[in-house]
Amino acid sequence: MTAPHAPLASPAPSAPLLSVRDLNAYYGQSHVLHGVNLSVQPGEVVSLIGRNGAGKSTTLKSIMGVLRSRTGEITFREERLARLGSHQIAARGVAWVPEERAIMSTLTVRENLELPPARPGGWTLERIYDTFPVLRERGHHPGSKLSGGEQQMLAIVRVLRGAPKLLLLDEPSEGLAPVIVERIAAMLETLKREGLAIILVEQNLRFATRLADRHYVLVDGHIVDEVHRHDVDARRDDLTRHLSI
Ligand SMILES: Nc1ncnc2c1ncn2[C@@H]1O[C@H](COP(=O)(O)OP(=O)(O)OP(=O)(O)O)[C@@H](O)[C@H]1O
Repeated sequence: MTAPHAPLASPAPSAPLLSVRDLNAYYGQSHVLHGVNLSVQPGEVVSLIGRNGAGKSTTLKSIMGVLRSRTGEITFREERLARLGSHQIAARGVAWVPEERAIMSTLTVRENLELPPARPGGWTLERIYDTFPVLRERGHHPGSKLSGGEQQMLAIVRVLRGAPKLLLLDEPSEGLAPVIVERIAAMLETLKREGLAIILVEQNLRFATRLADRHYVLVDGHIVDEVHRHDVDARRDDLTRHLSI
């Protein structure tokens, strides 16, 4: 008689790269996020969808530690972020591109690119210029003289110099011409293929559904729905209903 086989251990589910549990956030007396739960797996692209004022930017600011008036548990690579300042969170591998793009308007494109600390594995200037040749052409122009699309490209690639593991992108397609949106989407697809995890705040559903593996729907500071990529076609009306159009 043969010995019974030991039960096969099922593979441990991979720990999320980012886990947000019961996040509440406040601006003074104003309670804006109400028990937000979300997670991002390594290499996953997740979108946050919701109307203006729903709390999407506030969620990103809370993760980044820019908004400190928050409770709940945020862990990144199994480390709790609550006590860390935003530059410490950035040093752990989280990069944030805010809606207002936060490039230095008085510095040139080149100076903007050279300002953030470059880390091993981060984008080199050569890669940046090969991806967006217009940034090479505009190298000596001040940030203030760039078009909206050029500013958005610059804002994204400058944080890639630091080799982040998680990118927080706030409405990257907002106000941009379709041809520029296409270029940015193609670049983000490349980043995704290379394994970068992204939280994408978007009102442009086409853009979001092209890139994201999962969508969280935020209404008045509550996550009310979660839609997986393969359910998007069936649930498109539900998603559209929650956008400010
Ligand atoms: N600095 C602030 N002080 C006070 N209230 C704020 C501040 N920033 C945002 N709020 C409020 O918090 C709520 C959530 O704003 P948030 O910017 O997170 O929304 P959003 O979903 O990102 O929408 P939008 O695309 O309009 O930025 C809104 O009611 C907004 O008015």
